[in-house]
Amino acid sequence: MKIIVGTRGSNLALTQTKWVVSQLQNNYPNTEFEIKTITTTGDRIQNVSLDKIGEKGVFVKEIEEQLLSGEIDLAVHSMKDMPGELPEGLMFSWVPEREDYRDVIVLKGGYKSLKDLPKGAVIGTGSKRRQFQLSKYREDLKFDSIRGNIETRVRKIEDQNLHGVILAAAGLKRIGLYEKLRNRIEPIEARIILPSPAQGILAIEIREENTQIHKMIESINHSESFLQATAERSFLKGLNGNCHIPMGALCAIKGENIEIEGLLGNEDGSVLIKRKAYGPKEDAEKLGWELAKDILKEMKGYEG
Ligand SMILES: NCc1[nH]cc(CCC(=O)O)c1CC(=O)O
Repeated sequence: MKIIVGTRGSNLALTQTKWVVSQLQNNYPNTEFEIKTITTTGDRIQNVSLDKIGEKGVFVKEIEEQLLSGEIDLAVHSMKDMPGELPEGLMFSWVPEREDYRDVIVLKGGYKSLKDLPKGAVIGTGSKRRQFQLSKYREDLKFDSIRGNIETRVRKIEDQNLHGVILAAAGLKRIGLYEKLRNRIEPIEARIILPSPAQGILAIEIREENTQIHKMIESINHSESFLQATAERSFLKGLNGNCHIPMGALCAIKGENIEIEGLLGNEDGSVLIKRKAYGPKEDAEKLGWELAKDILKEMKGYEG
């Protein structure tokens, strides 16, 4: 049997996919795996702002078509980039261990920390979730929207004369840039910037009927990460979230219980609501969903 694994062609996507395949290969030494690179619409139109392209789906559509047609058997994605609903016939399989969930600032050479940046410092990030939360922490900061893969964004510190850029720790760690830039990187704790739902978690997408692959992937499941993915994705689905509304979520496991924190902002960042829910692990899905509904209700109150 040969298993074809689909992925985008970016350094991060390929690195993630190779990591998943090597884990599966360890557990199934007699199975042959092949990695197939797929170019998506999102990859093709690098210079157009994501807001103009529209949905989150532009980085996954072509990959999902090949899953549905049987050209590939599984696909590896960053779960935080995945829309709330998957196409009919597809599902997420089990979840490998989460990487660091935090955002970090990569500082321009010579600067020591976010706290010590000069007044009015310019930070590269197009994410409203990151911008609005950072503005709460430091009102004077200015923002410059940047796009491109991780390597490009880091280069833009010099090219666009920024004081720093905000990126996910997970991506930097996975491609080995975190180590290289260690003395210019400062992690930002979740109490300052709540991460995106499922940040640092990989999604392994398969066809619903493919129980054999699902069983194989169970061998690399990490139960805490699976639980966090369940709760945080459920929060995202409860908000009916797309990438235009600022939102975040983080689930912490406390013995037999979980604590999930969720964040929702309005379009211009004048309202930013952050709330927590606590309850037994078995209720992860319900807790994430109901937290989203509570926050939405509160947001309606502001909108009048
Ligand atoms: N939206 C881009 C993206 N999608 C996944 C990651 C890496 C982190 C992860 O796996 O959650 C990144 C880069 C970033 O946000 O800095």
